[in-house]
Amino acid sequence: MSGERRISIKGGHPLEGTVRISGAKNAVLPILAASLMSTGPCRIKDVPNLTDVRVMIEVLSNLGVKVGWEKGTLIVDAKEARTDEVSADLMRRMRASNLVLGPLLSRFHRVRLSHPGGCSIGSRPMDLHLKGLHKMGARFVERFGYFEVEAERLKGADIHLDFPSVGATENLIMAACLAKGTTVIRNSAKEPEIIDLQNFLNALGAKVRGAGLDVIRIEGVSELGGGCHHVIPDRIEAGTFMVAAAITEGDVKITNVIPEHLEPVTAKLRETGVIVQEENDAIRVIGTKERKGIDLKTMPYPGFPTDMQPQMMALLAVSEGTSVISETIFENRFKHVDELRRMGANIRLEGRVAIIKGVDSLSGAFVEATDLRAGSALILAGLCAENGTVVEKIHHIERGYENLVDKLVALGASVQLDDTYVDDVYGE
Ligand SMILES: CC(=O)N[C@H]1[C@@H](OP(=O)(O)OP(=O)(O)OC[C@H]2O[C@@H](n3ccc(=O)[nH]c3=O)[C@H](O)[C@@H]2O)O[C@H](CO)[C@@H](O)[C@@H]1O
Ligand SMILES: C=C(OP(=O)(O)O)C(=O)O
Repeated sequence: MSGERRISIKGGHPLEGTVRISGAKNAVLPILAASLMSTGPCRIKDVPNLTDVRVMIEVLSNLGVKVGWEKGTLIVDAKEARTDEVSADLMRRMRASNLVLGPLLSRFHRVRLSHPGGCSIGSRPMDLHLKGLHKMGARFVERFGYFEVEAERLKGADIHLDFPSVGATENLIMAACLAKGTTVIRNSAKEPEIIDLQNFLNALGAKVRGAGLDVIRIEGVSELGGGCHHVIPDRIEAGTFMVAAAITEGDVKITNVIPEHLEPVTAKLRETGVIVQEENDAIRVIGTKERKGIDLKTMPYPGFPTDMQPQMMALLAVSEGTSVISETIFENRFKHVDELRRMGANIRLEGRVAIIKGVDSLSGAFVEATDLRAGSALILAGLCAENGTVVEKIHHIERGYENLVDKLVALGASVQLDDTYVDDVYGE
């Protein structure tokens, strides 16, 4: 057994109470990368304390950026930033490290980066990022696992993305901010985190319009200064707690959310029979015993998010009837299936489609978090399983959930973050 901490869960406690959602990982990571382009201090509020955020802070620090905390606000000052090779080790630690490409190229005109790492949910190439930058005048070579990208001042271009990639849209928006002239990105990703990036950049003096729509226009400016920004709530963390309430047949009020961002999840939960009540900045989820299976397909926003697919699968595994999940975004995002099967789920895979036959109950087991959302799905399964579950390799979960165990415990779950509880669970 590895020396890594584990999460132990004793299932069967309906979750009740209120939980506050943290700032969004997928919003704060591009925002931190974007801060590399500013020459004044940026004050960023509601930054979650996650491994990925700490890695991004380390990347920035290694590039000469001063980063510090002041009463819960992150202060980032990139005045003295320099372009340098980001260590291959840091690049490997998360996928979002690739988001420094656009900002570094835009400000310093050259970058050398190794391939980014991250969860193994698909091959995740960067061709769309590089193709767009090439249209803006960048030259690149890829050798020995490194990208070397160069440009004099980038120039505005009309770019049509073959697929609305979140990361490519973000990298190209950032690259275009300091480019000469206007850049138009067509078939851009419409995720709420892209709107948050636009708002942050505009607070620094950028001229970005259209985020959240298919076409984004960026008028290049010569410099970005400092500014203040409050990060949007994490819709995937919120969705995970919505499923936690549903799967335990509990009653949970989830605060600090933008209900509109959760519409695709809310719609699917309601289809299963779960009660979802929306307020201005909160959502209440009331679970029901009679839940039925449904079909869903992951799609770019505003479709059902791939980052909620594993959690939803855990719920459907214990919902009556047959459900079908099609994963259209990542070609290898079904690694949780084997682990859910170990807990008694009846799931069959046919390529990118999972066919789930609902069972009456799951039973606890030793399972492994194979990636971030696979890990949260296993915790959800453990919350309703008949006995003790132990989730290993939780470093994946710590990439994307702030204080998950504490938040679950506050809602009445029997969850613990160490080794000793494992014996208690199985010693009974
Ligand atoms: C930090 C962050 O925000 N991560 C999110 C972001 O990841 P990320 O930005 O990596 O996701 P993309 O939208 O870029 O990827 C979606 C699909 O496009 C493919 N692709 C992407 C770029 C490219 O150049 N070529 C290419 O083929 C990918 O392999 C994948 O199959 O959006 C994903 C899709 O909503 C989410 O699951 C991730 O949580
Ligand atoms: C896949 C995810 O993140 P990343 O793109 O950072 O790997 C995720 O948040 O579920």
